[in-house]
Amino acid sequence: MTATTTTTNIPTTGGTSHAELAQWVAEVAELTTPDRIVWCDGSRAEWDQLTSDLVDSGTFVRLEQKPNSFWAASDPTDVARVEDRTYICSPDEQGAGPTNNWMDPDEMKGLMSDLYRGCMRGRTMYVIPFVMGHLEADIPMYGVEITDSAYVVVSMHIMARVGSAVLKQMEETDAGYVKGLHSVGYPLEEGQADVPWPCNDTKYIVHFPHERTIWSYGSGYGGNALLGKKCYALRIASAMAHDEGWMAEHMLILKLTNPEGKVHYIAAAFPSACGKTNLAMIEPTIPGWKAEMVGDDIAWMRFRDGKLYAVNPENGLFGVAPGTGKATNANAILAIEGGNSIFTNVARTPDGDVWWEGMTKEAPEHLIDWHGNEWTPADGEAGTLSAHPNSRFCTPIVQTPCAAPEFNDPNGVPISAILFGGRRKTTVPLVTQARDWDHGTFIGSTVSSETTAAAAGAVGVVRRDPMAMLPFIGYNAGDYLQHWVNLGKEHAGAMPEVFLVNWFRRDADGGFAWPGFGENSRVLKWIVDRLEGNVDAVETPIGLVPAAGDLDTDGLDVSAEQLEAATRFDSEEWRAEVPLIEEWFTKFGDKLPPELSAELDNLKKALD
Ligand SMILES: Nc1nc2c(ncn2[C@@H]2O[C@H](COP(=O)(O)OP(=O)(O)OP(=O)(O)O)[C@@H](O)[C@H]2O)c(=O)[nH]1
Ligand SMILES: O=C([O-])CC(=O)C(=O)O
Ligand SMILES: [Mn+2]
Repeated sequence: MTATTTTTNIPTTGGTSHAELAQWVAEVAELTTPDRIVWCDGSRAEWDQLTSDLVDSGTFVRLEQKPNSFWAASDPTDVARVEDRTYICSPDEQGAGPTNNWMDPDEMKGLMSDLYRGCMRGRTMYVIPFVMGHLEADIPMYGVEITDSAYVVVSMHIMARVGSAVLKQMEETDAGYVKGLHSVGYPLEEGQADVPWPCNDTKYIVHFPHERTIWSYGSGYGGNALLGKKCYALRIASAMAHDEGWMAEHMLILKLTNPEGKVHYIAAAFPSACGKTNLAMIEPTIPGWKAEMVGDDIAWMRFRDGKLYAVNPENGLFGVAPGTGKATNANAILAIEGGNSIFTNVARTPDGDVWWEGMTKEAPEHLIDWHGNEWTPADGEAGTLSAHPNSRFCTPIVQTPCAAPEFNDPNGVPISAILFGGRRKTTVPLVTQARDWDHGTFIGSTVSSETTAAAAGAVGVVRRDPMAMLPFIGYNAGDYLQHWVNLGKEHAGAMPEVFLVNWFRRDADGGFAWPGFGENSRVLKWIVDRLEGNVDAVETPIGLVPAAGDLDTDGLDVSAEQLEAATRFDSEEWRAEVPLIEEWFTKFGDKLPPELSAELDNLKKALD
């Protein structure tokens, strides 16, 4: 055990010689009054202890059919990120901008301190030292999460690099770190029994970007509670990146090798539940192409040697379960077969395995649904889902057969293309290339998508989601867009080519016009051909599209009508889109980068 300078009387396992950290932990303990404090070491013994505790307490069910794997069901009200409860508490309101909730930081701290006071009574307070990205990075990005949830601790074991090695290096360098405080907000009175999924109807997911601090209360769900992920690696990191001249983006990172052996690294930003994990794990259907995953959700990108290098700050996958099957994402299925996983809000089979809609064509005869009820295919036909639409698997990236070795490289990979995309039934063609960086930034700034179950609220409503970052920009979104424009000026030669894709356009019958998944490799091939200068493209008012015959459709089982529906540029649809973009841009007031209003003018002129 390390020497501790913690000055609390609360029984404590572990400690630190990092004086400032010890001080913060003591302050939090004094406020939240847990029964005991545990400094997490990230070891297998810790995982074994906590997972077996979670089985005993009824939070976890051990899965007989998958090694070292567990099933959990959340409270039915705690299944997704809560955007209306998410705040950016910058010193003044302008700092949060037009897209974030804001409250004065002192007022918020007062309000939340009242909620935190005594909130860990009857519970263990865990202290999790972690690093986003690699411990060997030039600038290791440390964090410490304090939480009263063992579910969070074991999930963090998978999602980030955690434990003693991180703490030791923090102590040796007296490192600064992002402070994350999390409580489920469910204190236990003497003798009160716990519930399987403690949480609170009152929820706050709060960021103080100027202090690099996160306060989360009332939810146990991943995006609200695993503070290294969306809260740190996107909201806090985007604010850091703005100040320091780099980019923290909601992007997968894909390594593509063409039949000639030439490698390209591609980053892609799609809103939540719009296909990042699936594209990151794609199995190309076209011969000779190889795809490997570097990251499936977040990219941290910095400039070096005239190039833009991307690192995946995460160590695990927190993937949407429904729709994940051997036919759509075999790599994800193989990854979870390896065990060491946590499944939340999926269905269980009576023999101790998991199932969800889309895993197999036929549903099993009997299931226990995510509510714990008996479920048969007849229930499915009657419209009752066995798994929640935002149910998730949490699995170590190293188990992914398609993980690229570069995943472990703290220097990252040089990005040659950035893709934007979303779910649009209409308007947005299969693939378009931006004319240049400003046009690419314009395309990113106007990304639109139908909302999904990944966030609480209505599903299927079209909303603008700039760079797929709407819920994740940790500062003024106008300044964020200007940051993109400015980087293009400062690093002109380093900027990737930008493309817009849409796998979700519908045909006349209402079905998906494009088969998607592995077939998306055909679009990737055109993109690489453009990067390599192998093919020309056709100019349209919205950018460059493939010339007839340049999209490889060999062996593709799609009718000419469907292909046309998927790829068509429709000027009528785009004329209808312009007022929506104009309305969106008014939100930014005088923070709208002039380069983007110029791009909008170009689009309008070109459509006339
Ligand atoms: N039709 C169609 N559906 C897709 C495609 N790619 C992914 N999906 C489905 O879209 C849903 C979400 O896909 P994911 O890859 O998990 O999305 P994500 O962007 O990683 O989502 P988050 O993890 O929430 O950020 C799943 O149900 C997929 O099966 C595609 O090319 N076509
Ligand atoms: O953050 C989460 O909980 C899951 C996720 O990837 C998203 O919603 O984008
Ligand atoms: Mn994902």
